[in-house]
Amino acid sequence: MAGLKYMSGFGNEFSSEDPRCPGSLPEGQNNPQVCPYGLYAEQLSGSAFTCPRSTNKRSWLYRILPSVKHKPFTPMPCGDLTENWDEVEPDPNQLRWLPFTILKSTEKKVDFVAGLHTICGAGNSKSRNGIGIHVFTCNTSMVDKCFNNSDGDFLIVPQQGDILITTEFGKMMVEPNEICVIQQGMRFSVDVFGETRGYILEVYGAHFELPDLGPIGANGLANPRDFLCPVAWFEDRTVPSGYTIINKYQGKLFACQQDFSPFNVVAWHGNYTPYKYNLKHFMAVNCVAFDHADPSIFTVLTAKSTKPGVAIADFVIFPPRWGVADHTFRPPYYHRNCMSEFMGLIKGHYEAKEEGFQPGGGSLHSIMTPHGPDADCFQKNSTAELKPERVAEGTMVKIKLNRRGDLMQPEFISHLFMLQAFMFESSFSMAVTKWGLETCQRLDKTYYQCWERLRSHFNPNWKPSKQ
Ligand SMILES: O=C(O)Cc1cc(O)ccc1O
Ligand SMILES: [Fe+2]
Repeated sequence: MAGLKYMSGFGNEFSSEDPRCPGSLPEGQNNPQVCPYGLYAEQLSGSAFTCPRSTNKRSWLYRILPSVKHKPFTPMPCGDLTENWDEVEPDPNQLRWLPFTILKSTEKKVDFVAGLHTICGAGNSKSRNGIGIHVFTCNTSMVDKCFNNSDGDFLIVPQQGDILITTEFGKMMVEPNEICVIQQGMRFSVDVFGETRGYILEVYGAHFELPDLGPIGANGLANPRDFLCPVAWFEDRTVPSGYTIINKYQGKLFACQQDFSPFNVVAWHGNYTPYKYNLKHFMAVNCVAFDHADPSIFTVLTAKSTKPGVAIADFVIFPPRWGVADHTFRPPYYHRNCMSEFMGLIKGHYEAKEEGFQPGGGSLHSIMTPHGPDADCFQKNSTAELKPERVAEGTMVKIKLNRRGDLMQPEFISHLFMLQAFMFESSFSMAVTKWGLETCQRLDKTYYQCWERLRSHFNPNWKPSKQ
């Protein structure tokens, strides 16, 4: 849907009116005795009323009918969505998944909610501390159905197929290489345009923030103005056959019926909104001297824990960039981390593993699980000539055949072809679900073999070279 409008800024105090109803936003107060156009006022709180101003989040919605008018919620099947972290025995191995399967709509119609599968997670939505990592694979739009997560925020990373998200705040089109955040309690419905897949990082009890920049200065990484929030859009639609509200509550799904569309917010104001961000705007800062910098330099958004500097979860990308480090093994180093690292791939390949890690797949390196470049990557980069090189980016070339049908020298077009790997990094020790380990049947049992060919280069007679 071309032509959608957005407002720019991260966490701003926005206000928006559907242009069909000028003056629908009350002036000078939140709760007039009678709201313009006969609307109902409803507050959506994203923080405790008493939070300090810097973290206080709420929005005021002016709607045709309030959310409270609905039939009672009843439990519904959760499919492969779970918050049960004890389904299978713990597994400290390096785990890698082949691209998660997307069913064809001719096999089975699956919408965004039915297509949610939990891979791993930890913590507890009841005590408001933890995370879940899910994939969504779907082929059908949600019709007269919306979803809201009472447990936490969803950071959604589309990998294949655009998603059109209708929210109480307006509409957002989110394409692969963009991400969006739908915060706790916000109702939304997802339209898709074919076979669609993506990843979701869910955090309970914290909201995403831009990381502090410290010595980087006032600008850089994800800049606030590149975050886009929707503008008010409403439909005044009665649905006699019933509109279904699906509520994820304490890790389980519940559904209720009402006879009108919940996207009936004519005007709203506040700083608690959904938003999206295009990863191409990420202003990467990296090493221009020597050594491999830690990946925290590529943090797009962070959900902080109460321990200073420790995140419940960070969303980190490995953006297209120049690699210029001198006398350095440039790819990621071998390491064991006190954090968990879940990785996904939107497009292309990842520098530490040119093969095996595929778009739409994933990997999990749990707390203290050793990992790093595969044997091919180590070999190649230990001997590579260290000239400036584009990293994590494909080059677009035009392929031409001569009259005999032979391939001619490819013609360079541009560096525009974006490749993108990302990481959800968490201080939680995550459990993998039964779906992740067994049911999905996408676990690559051969993953450990990518390090089998690493051999010793130890030379006990090695002498420092004389300069
Ligand atoms: O394991 C990974 O591939 C992610 C990662 C990348 C990097 O550049 C440094 C550390 C790290 O964990
Ligand atoms: Fe790592």
